[in-house]
Amino acid sequence: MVSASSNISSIKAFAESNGASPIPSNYHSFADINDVADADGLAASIPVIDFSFLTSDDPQIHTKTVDELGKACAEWGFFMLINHGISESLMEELMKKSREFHDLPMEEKKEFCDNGDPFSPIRHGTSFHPPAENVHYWRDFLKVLTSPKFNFPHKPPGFREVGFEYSQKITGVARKLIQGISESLGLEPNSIIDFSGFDSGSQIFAVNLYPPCPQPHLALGLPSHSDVGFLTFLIQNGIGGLQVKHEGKWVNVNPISNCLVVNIGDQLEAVSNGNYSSVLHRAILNNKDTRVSVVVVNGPALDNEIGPVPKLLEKEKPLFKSIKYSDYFLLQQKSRLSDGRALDQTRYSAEQ
Ligand SMILES: O=C(O)CCC(=O)C(=O)O
Ligand SMILES: [Fe+2]
Repeated sequence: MVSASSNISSIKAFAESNGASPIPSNYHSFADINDVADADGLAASIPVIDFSFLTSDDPQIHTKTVDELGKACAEWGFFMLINHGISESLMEELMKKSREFHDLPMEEKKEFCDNGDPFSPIRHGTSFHPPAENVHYWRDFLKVLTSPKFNFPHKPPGFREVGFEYSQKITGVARKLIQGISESLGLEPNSIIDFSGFDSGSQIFAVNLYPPCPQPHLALGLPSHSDVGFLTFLIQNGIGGLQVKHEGKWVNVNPISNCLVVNIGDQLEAVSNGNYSSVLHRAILNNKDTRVSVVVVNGPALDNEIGPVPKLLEKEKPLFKSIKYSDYFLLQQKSRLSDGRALDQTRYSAEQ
């Protein structure tokens, strides 16, 4: 076994120099790897939501789609979004620039190096939550806070512009989906939007790069986790690797071109009072292709106290305590994977 390596600041640079040699032992993720996998068995039954139906002027089509959306949220916490109105050329350009960012020499990316502060506006780093982990993950990331204030790296040329356009378009799609989700819970379309301060809400923009791994079955790109916000939108460069947990099994999410992969995050579970749960997901590796994913997480305003939407509590007992979103964000960033989901720390215990 190759001994542990503690000072890798870019797994891409490490993988390029390591070649086909065995990977360091502190990248071994046996526990997760041995989880039950169903891989492709259920892949075909992943729900598909047509965004153009959700936004249709025909009330019947809209209502039917709201029902489908509610079902996808309740049963999977996850769905594929088609006809979302974001052009294929914008997504392709974003993917190209994202790859170019990671291909910049380390020297050029030094100014963005992760300083460990989750609120720092631009962070380039590696693995998952490095300060809180023993096992490392085969991923490099760029994480940017793109709302309420838009931050973005100024290189490579054109990246910032394409990032801005995409960030705005995703917020528009997220807003409509959250309105539909609100309706599916029997609330007014704007209930979650108004309660959470969505219109001055936060957005995290992440660009993940997973280099080929010579021992893909020993390591993970990302461990099982749920995302922090309301909804996460993912696109990828045609290379699979994302798996979601459904009914206890890991299901492959095979890339479909021009489609947004959407999953529910912790804050939607909190505002919906647990009617919709955030979904566990992870990224697995391969030994041939570099995989790139662009992930955008829209959430509440950082200063808002978030808990179940009050209207829901007319008929239900609250499952979650209210917590300021910025405090929840920090809690989630600092939690160790072995502590379980951060959201469970805000849950009322059975006797309360
Ligand atoms: O790259 C992927 O497939 C998953 C990325 C992800 O889950 C994340 O960035 O939170
Ligand atoms: Fe995620």
